[in-house]
Amino acid sequence: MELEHYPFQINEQGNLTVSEVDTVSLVKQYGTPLYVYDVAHIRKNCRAFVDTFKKHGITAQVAYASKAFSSIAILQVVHQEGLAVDVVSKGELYTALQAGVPPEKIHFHGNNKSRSELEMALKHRVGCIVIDNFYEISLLGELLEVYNQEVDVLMRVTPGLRSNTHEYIMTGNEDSKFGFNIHNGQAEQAFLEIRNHKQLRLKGLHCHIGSQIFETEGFIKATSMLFSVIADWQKRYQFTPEVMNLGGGFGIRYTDEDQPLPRHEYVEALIEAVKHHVEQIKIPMPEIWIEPGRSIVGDAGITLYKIGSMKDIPGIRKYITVDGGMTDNLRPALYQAKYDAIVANRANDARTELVSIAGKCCESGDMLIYDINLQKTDQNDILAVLSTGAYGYSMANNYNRFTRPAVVFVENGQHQLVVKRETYIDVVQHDLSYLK
Ligand SMILES: Cc1ncc(COP(=O)(O)O)c(C=O)c1O
Ligand SMILES: N[C@@H](CCCC[NH3+])C(=O)O
Repeated sequence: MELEHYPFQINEQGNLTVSEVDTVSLVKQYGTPLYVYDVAHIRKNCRAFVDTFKKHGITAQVAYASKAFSSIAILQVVHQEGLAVDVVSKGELYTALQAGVPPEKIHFHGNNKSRSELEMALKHRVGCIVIDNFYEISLLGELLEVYNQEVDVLMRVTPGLRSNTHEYIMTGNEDSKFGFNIHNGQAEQAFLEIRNHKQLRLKGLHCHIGSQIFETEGFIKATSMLFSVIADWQKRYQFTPEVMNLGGGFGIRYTDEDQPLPRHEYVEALIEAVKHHVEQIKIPMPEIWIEPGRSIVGDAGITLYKIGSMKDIPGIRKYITVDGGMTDNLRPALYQAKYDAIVANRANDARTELVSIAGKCCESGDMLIYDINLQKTDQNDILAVLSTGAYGYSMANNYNRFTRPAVVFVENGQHQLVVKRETYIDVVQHDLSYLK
């Protein structure tokens, strides 16, 4: 594993550091498991997207997909960097509002938005609602009449292509629960229904093909499929999109097998694709919106664990167990996701042992990493798993009644707790007695 690809260094004591802060001292202060983020790196990731649009003179909105990691502090950081925020639930919307994100910079997503979610979105006058299905058109239409309000909407369409990623995180394929299919007439039917409702201001189309994608080809193909529909609707219904939201999904490095493109290359490919089609059908350039989540926070975060029990089964495998697992990182169990790791307090040692990293849940599938060459370790060493900044904390859970970890931000050599570790009082807070 080449540390140069990550925003982390090693100090004179041989300990892993984040923005010059020793991870071993962070563990002493905050305990384990612990998520640690390099905030300067998050800002750099935000700027890579924002600045590329600026450089090419494109009016754009980069909306952070807050499902990747939603907390007040992270939303404040991305807002400071000029990003909008995409939310998919009342909880994510509430967090964004609490963080001080202006409602007009919030986009509301979701494939089954409830009446009360839509009511909350309208009450706070979010900037845009991304309509996903027919039920939502009628529900939202009805609410707009009740509240005598109008709202900007995008229509989510599925281009029917299989992106090159894990089945579970593919979203633009024909057999998808998300969006309106552009091939079977449903997208056109939805388009007409939305256009017929005076209080729904249709700004354009939305498409998200999937997550952790390493090439630009899928995005280019999806864009051209969207424009074939637009060309048709332009001719027949004089529809000109003001906005094209081309989603997120830009891949990041988890292990050396992953070779992500620099962020600006994804943006440039999208700009080029949109420009090409716009010139062909002779319409004004729309705003381009994107929704990166993982590529904003993923490689800026690590998880620190304490190493505990070890089990060597000769000829089979050596298990090294950490004090966390699928409760703080569900991705290996859910998607067979691969990660890299380093022994944070022996970071300069050679990697001489082939081991597998187990979590401590009562579940055989609770394995964080299979077959990694690691520094020789001992009990109470600290293991840092890299690139856990996206969909780690946000998918953390209380299985086996483990408490969710704390989150620390580090910037300019300073560290700050931004999410407190859960307590056992938190864990039982909704339980009620049943004593007979
Ligand atoms: C609609 C939508 N937008 C944006 C994202 C963010 O994706 P990623 O975190 O891969 O950038 C997702 C998640 O896949 C999504 O479903
Ligand atoms: N949670 C997924 C990505 C899905 C994103 C939402 N559509 C992951 O960890 O990779």
